[in-house]
Amino acid sequence: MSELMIEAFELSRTFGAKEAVKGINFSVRRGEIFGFLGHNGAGKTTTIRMLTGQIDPTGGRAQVAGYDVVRQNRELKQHIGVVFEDPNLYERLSARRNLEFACWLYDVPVSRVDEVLELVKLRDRAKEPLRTFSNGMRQRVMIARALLHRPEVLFLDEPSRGLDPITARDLRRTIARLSQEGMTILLTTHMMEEADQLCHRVAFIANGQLVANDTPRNLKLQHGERTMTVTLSEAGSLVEKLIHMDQPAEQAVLMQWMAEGKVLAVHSNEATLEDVFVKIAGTRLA
Ligand SMILES: Nc1ncnc2c1ncn2[C@@H]1O[C@H](COP(=O)(O)OP(=O)(O)OP(=O)(O)O)[C@@H](O)[C@H]1O
Repeated sequence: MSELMIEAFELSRTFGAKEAVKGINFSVRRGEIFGFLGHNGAGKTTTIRMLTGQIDPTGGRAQVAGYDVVRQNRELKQHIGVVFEDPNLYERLSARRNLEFACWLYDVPVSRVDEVLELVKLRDRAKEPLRTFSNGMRQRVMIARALLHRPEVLFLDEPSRGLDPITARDLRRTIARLSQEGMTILLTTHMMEEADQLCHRVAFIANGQLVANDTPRNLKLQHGERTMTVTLSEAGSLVEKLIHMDQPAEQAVLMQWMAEGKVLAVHSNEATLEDVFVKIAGTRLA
């Protein structure tokens, strides 16, 4: 069995009377990209803050890279990298200087800077001041900084927030490459397509509870409705109809159209992760 790098057991957190996370259980294997999806206020950030040792759980427990997030908080922080919203970068300094500064701060040899710049493919722009960088490049500098101390698990909160599609795709490639090299990655995203393309497994969180946890493919197979778009010839014009294949009455209608020779084309539609989320969580993500 492969090694579990994140394990949560009945992990819970309350803020006063508010139960933000209500006893969640999940695990992530080494090298996996695990996506956390949910509405605003569902409990994603609270979960990540517990897993990264920033706040203590009020119930249950969790281990990351083998360290208990409460009892071994110091060791935990040496083995994880965290990329959160606040960039905390120096605009007037180059990418290289920003990273060197972080090396001094965290007592990491400066020789590591070239390695992380290579990991995020920024070596050729490393001497330029950060203020000339796009949001995507800045995001890569933040990832590079989080990798300086060779963490085994990387946490990314909404990595594609505010990025245009091309830049977001480049960033996904960076994340996928890190995973291929053995990095375990837990990320949150609002973008269903991103989760579908990038994540080996996704968990849906709603009202502080995990309501699904599986590969995007399995989720689509289990929960996604199979539909067909049928093109018919009716009274001399072309009409498109949607048929839900798990509804016997709709199947019968399709058979009838076929028997009548009305069907010109049938196109099978794949369920999307968004469809699955709507079915399980009730509403669409923003
Ligand atoms: N420090 C806090 N004090 C009080 N309530 C909090 C605190 N932090 C989070 N909450 C509440 O806990 C719930 C879960 O919040 P959390 O930030 O984990 O959600 P989220 O899924 O990360 O949402 P978003 O996508 O908006 O970041 C929300 O109802 C939030 O208001």
